[in-house]
Formats: sequence, C-alpha cells, structure tokens
Amino acid sequence: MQGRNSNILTSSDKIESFRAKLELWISLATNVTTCTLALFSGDFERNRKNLIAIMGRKFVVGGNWKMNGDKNQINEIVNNLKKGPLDENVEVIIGVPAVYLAYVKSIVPDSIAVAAQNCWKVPKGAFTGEISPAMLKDVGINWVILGHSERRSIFGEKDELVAEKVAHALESGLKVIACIGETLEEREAGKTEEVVFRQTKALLPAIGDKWANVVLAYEPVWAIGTGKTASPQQAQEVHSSLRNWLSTNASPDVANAVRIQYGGSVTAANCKELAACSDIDGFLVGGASLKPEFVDIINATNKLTECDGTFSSLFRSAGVSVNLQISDESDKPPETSVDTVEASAVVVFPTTKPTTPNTSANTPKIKQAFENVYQYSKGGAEYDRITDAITYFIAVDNRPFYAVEGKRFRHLIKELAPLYKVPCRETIKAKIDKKYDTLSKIVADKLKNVDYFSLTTDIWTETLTNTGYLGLTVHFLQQNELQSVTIGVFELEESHTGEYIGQQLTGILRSWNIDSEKVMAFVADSGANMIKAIRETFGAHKHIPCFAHMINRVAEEAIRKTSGLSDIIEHVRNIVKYVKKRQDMALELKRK
Ligand SMILES: O=C[C@H](O)COP(=O)(O)O
Repeated sequence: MQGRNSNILTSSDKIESFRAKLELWISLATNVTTCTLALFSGDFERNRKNLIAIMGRKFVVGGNWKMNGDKNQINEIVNNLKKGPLDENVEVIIGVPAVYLAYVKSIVPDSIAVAAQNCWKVPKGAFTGEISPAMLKDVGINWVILGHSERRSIFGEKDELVAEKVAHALESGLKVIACIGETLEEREAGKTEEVVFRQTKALLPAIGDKWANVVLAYEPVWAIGTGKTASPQQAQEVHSSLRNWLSTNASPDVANAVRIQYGGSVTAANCKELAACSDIDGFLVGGASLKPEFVDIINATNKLTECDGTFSSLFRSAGVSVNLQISDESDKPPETSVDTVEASAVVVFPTTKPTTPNTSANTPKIKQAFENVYQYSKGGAEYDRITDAITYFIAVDNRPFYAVEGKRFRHLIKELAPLYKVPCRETIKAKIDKKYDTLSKIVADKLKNVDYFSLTTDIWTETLTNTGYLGLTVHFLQQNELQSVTIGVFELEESHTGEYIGQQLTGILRSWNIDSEKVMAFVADSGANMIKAIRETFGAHKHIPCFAHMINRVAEEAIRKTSGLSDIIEHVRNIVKYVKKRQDMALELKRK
C-alpha cells in the first residue's frame, strides 16, 4: 500500500463519471444499429471492431475535401458513394467547402452526414467572410471540422480560438471533429505527446460534458498530404497515450468511449492495417476522399475477405495443428468449437457457427489469421488492449490480484478472446505500479500550479489484521471547479502519536512537492493526537474539526451523560441480537 493509491478517484469523480457515462451511452446507443447482428457473422477482425462498436465506439470515417471540387466533381464523388456499397456499421461524414454545403446535403443519402470545415465562435454579427453554427444548422448541417492543422498553421488559429469555436459549435448543437497533431519539428524534438496533450487540454473546458458529440482526429502534420503515413505503430502509440491521458484528465469513461480518428495520407492501400489498431476508431481522409478509393477506406474494417485458400478452423500457438481448407470446399461451416481445444490452444473463429455459408467472401486470409495471433501475443495491440482493461478492472474495482488466476475468470476471457492468454498476478501488479507512476506524474504536474489547498485526513484500523492506515486527500480549485485527489493511503507502522502523524502528513505532502505554506485548512477529527499533529505541524488555526465526526461525538456524549440511556440501548441491542438468532421470531416480525 505504501506509496500506492488503491483508487485515486474520489466519490465526486465517480458520480460525475457515472453521469457522463450515462449520457455517452444513451447517445452512442443510437449510433449502434446493425452491428449487433453482424457480430456473429464469422469474420474475426470485423467482430472485434463490431464488439468495440457495441461497447460504444462505432468506426467513423470522415472525408475532408478541403478547398477542392466543383459541381461536376461533387456529383461524381456522391454517385460513387451512393454506389458503394458502404459498410453500414461505419459512420460516414463528408467535409464540404461552405459554398457547396446545402447542395451536397440535398444530394447525399441520409446515411452520410455532411460537415462544414470551419465555423466562427459566435452566432452572428460583423464577421465578414465567416459562417456560424446557427447558419449551418439552418441548412441542415450537423457536423463541423475544427482545429484542422491547415487552419492552425495557415490561418494562425491558436489552441484558445479553436477551443472557443468548439465550445460555441457544441452549445449550438453541432457535432465536432476536433483535430490535433504535431509538426515534424515537434515530433523530431520528442514533443509529440506534449503537443497533442496541450491541444486536447485546451479543449477540455470547451467540451465539458458534451463528449458524446465529439470525435477527436489525430493528424500528424508531417503526414498530411505528403504521402508519408504514420506507421500503424506510430499512430496506435499516440492514440493509446491520448486515451490514457484522457482517462486521467477527462474521465475513464470519456477515454473509453471517445472515438479517435487517424488522419494523414490515408489511402485504400494502408487503411486496413491502420484500422486493425485497437485505438484507431476511424479516419479523417483528405486527398483520397475525392477519389473512388474512399469507398474502400470506409470499408477498411470489413474487407479482410478476398481469399485464395481459406483458413478454416484452428491452429495452435506452438504451430501444432493447422487445418486449411481449399476454397472450393469453403461453403462448409467450421466444425471446431472451443471445447475441442486445450486450454493453451488458440481458436480463430467464434464457437457459434456462422448463419451464412462460410464462403471465400467472409473468411480471412491465412496471412490475416496469423496476424490475429500476433495481435494477441505479448507485445501485440490486442494483447495490450485486453491487459490494460483487466488492469483497469482490478485497480478501479479493488479486486484482489489473484482474481486474474481464477479458473472462471480465465474461462470468461477465453470465451471472449480465445487467442488471448491471461497474464499472471505479478504482471498485473507490475502494470498497476507502472500506471500509478504515470498517473502520479500527471497529478503532480497538475498540483504544481495550484496556489492553495485544503486537506482532509483520517486514520482507521483494518480490523482483520489490526493495521492502522492514514488517508490524505487534497482539495483545490481549478478553473473555478472544485477538484479532489487522494494523494496517499499509508500504513502506520508506529503508535499513532501526534508527532508521528504530523511527520507522516508532511512526508506525504513533500513527496508530492506540496509546500506546507500552501495548506490553508485541514479537516480532520478532533482526536487529541490529530489536533496535536495538525496544530504543531501546520499552525493552530488550520485545524477544522470534521462536522460528521462532531455529530458522532455529540451523540456519544449525550448518551453518556443521560443516566440510564446506555443501559436501555444495551437492552435493545440484546433483544435485537436474540430475535435475529431465532428464525421463527424473525419471520414473525417480518410478517407483522
Ligand atoms: O483532414 C484530412 C487530413 O488533412 C489528411 O489529408 P490527406 O489525407 O490528404 O493527407
């Protein structure tokens, strides 16, 4: 426990996150329609993406036409999209030059959303050349792309202006694709995360609780229009650390639910590999969105199908049993079920037999099947994603580490992800420690800029082992909002004297670089040791007696001073105990 917080979220964090989660799920549920049906259709990769969609992240592909196109070209692009066919599990949004918005809206099918590429930060007024969210809504446009790197670099839009635009667009009922991304210079200087986090941080107050209406687009500037795509690893790395950052700075639910697109030279040739990354939830496509290949990019998550010899049932990680079918036999559904395979073996297809024939059009290539295995092996994107989710479950739900070694837990995971091997408790423990280190650095960074704190502390004894613990929570204002962070839950190794408690409290504050001078008030119980600790270490006037504790004391004192009352209470207790033990009496009482 020393130096590790079992749960850094406070109860107000949890209430807020629950509320946000409800809103997100309600809105996301409306995005998820047919993918439930497709879940068991037999295509592993597609199932995975569909599962993510059901869990709340529907794949979303945007086309940003930029300042391109005339009516002829627009008609061609739209006809091509109409022809498709487009994967109906993917949300499609096309970003159109302002002057053509109404025209495009009038010719595209309703299943394709239309976005503006910019809008101003107020509803109307003397802003020559600008358009407002209200105007966009008026002509039936529900989306806008904001903060694109071309707006930032060519038109000098800074983080603050982008945030103001995002805030006003969301307030006006528009949905926003908010773009972020680093320049080549910034990447080479090792500042990718710093830049991406800074740009996203500026958006947090602007977005507030409207995350359900926001898609983030990570677009490394060096990859835009240059033909240099970020490799799937490079993109996944940024997406995943952005999600971690959001987990701490927005909320874990926002981090899990928000869709993060990748943008930068996406083409039909590279989209599938990018789409296979677990934290890439779609694309924002520039040049290629003007071409017929845009259809293939939209379908990136379900075109794993062309086949020259179909991979049928199973192979094992040690390469023991590989069963290949030639495509002319491929209309037979796979025979194998999880039951036929040993615990360590891997199964490529779900146990449910596909309801449609297993034709060459819906079975993955051999290469793809091997890629699936790599994805689920240590170091693979799927391995990392599932291990992170297990770590999150153990840490936040306060589950014991040995839970990951439980038979039924392993069975559950095997049913959900047959290719994944659950790590041992030591691995999960090490991951939680690592997570703690990362999170505590972020929290320490946040605390550095706070001028005044109030603190709450308490000591309690865990009765099973008779061990005493000291908890310390800091409270502070940030942008006029009250924030609370539990910065320590420490085991007390000596007798709880005022001096010892004082040393522990200053020690914890020191480890977080919090200057005692910044502590304005200290809420704690009125035990003599606690009062001594606070008064002597922080100053006599800083101790504020805990109100709940005071009420408790008042009640205790009143009972003590009222003659005969404690005897009556003791009698009542005994009667209750007696009745509880006698089942017939307890039942009789319940009946009355
Ligand atoms: O908004 C789209 C991006 O700027 C990507 O453009 P690109 O696909 O032409 O590189």
